[in-house]
Amino acid sequence: MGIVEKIKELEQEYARTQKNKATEGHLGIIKARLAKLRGELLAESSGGGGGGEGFSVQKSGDGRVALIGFPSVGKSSLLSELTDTESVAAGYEFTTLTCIPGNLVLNGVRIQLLDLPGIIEGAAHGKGRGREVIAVARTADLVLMVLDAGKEGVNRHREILETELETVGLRLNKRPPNVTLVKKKTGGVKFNATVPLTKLGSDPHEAVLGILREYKMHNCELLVREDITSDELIDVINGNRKYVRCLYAYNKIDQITIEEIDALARQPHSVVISVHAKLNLDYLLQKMWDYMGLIRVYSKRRGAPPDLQEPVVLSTQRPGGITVEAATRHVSRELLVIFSYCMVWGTSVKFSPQRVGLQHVLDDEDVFQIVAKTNNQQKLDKDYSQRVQAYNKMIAEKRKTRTKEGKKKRSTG
Ligand SMILES: Nc1nc2c(ncn2[C@@H]2O[C@H](COP(=O)(O)OP(=O)(O)OP(=O)(O)O)[C@@H](O)[C@H]2O)c(=O)[nH]1
Ligand SMILES: [K+]
Ligand SMILES: [Mg+2]
Repeated sequence: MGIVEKIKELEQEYARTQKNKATEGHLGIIKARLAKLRGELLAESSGGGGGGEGFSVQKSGDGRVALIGFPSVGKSSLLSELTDTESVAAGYEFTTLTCIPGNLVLNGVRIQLLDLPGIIEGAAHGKGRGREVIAVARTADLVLMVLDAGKEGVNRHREILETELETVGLRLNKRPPNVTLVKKKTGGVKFNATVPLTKLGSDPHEAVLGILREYKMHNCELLVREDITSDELIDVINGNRKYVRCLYAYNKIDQITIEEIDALARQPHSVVISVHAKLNLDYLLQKMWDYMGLIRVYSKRRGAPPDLQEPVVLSTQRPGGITVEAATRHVSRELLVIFSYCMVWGTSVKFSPQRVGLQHVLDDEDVFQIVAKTNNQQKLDKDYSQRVQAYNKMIAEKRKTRTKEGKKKRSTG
């Protein structure tokens, strides 16, 4: 039996099974099997390249927004309206066949907007250029889902698109579950939960063990700190989920009634716009900024004013977040080793300036000045050179395991 048939069979079994507390555990295992097979299917259809970008578009600027939607909803029209690029728009479907980048400046930060071909139901399984489009979405700080407000069943469209993105491991407007999973070589399964698990059926413990067995995780430590579902546990085990912010832009509101506009505007994470009538575009830009989770911080040297032209842009969603450590790393990685403390001016501190450490969380428009250890201090610091060596070794190790894991993922899917 091929993967597709196996998936069909499991989906049927899932549909047949009654959904109640007693079957939760069994359903969890079906879902785990489905997730595994879908992963294999995707690895297969990606032609060995494995989760690459699909369309090769040079990254530019400090933030990236991907325009995703059905054909002819107005993605290209929107790109041409908001950026310095003209992307061909027309009344027929699949006008755009590749990825077209455009630039705009938002609150002083250069943002790259990507116009993409329209996607349809089944995109995740390789229909049209769906897989490539979705691969680009994975690289974005924000997915801007464009919908045609004038189309009947527009919210059905929204659901279809959400499902397509979910199928390939994107998680929209969700946070990673508060769960730690560490794989071990021996020792069996150690499973602890700090809260009651109410969504895993009548025997949560057995449900969790069943899913772990399904993934052949016979030796691991699992610590669950929130009331998770089996889907969320599967996400943690899979590990390659991408949590991305998503904003829904209902375009063409020039074609519908005020009442209809009002209903759409009340949907969660939504903005109603019209590119043709230039309605609400400023509000859309403001929302995009909020959703991207970017902050600008300005570095300054001792005795000099801050460089307000070149913000260091950090993101709450990227690894490292918006800490002093992330800002320091951005300026130069070597600085981390000789970092003594940081002076911060702005809203993240009680007094300006205030001395803070690497873990301090910055705010938008803060100014920071990194104070390095003086040469004398460095010399006094007996194990300084050892620390540099240890640090470099750690980075090298991390790189090695990362490429190894990357290779493993690519080969196993
Ligand atoms: N009424 C109305 N029509 C619009 C609006 N924005 C775009 N259109 C029209 O919708 C049609 C499709 O626009 P495109 O920008 O090509 O749509 P697309 O999503 O890029 O389409 P594909 O590239 O084919 O996926 C064109 O005829 C546009 O003129 C709008 O705000 N109101
Ligand atoms: K079109
Ligand atoms: Mg287009």
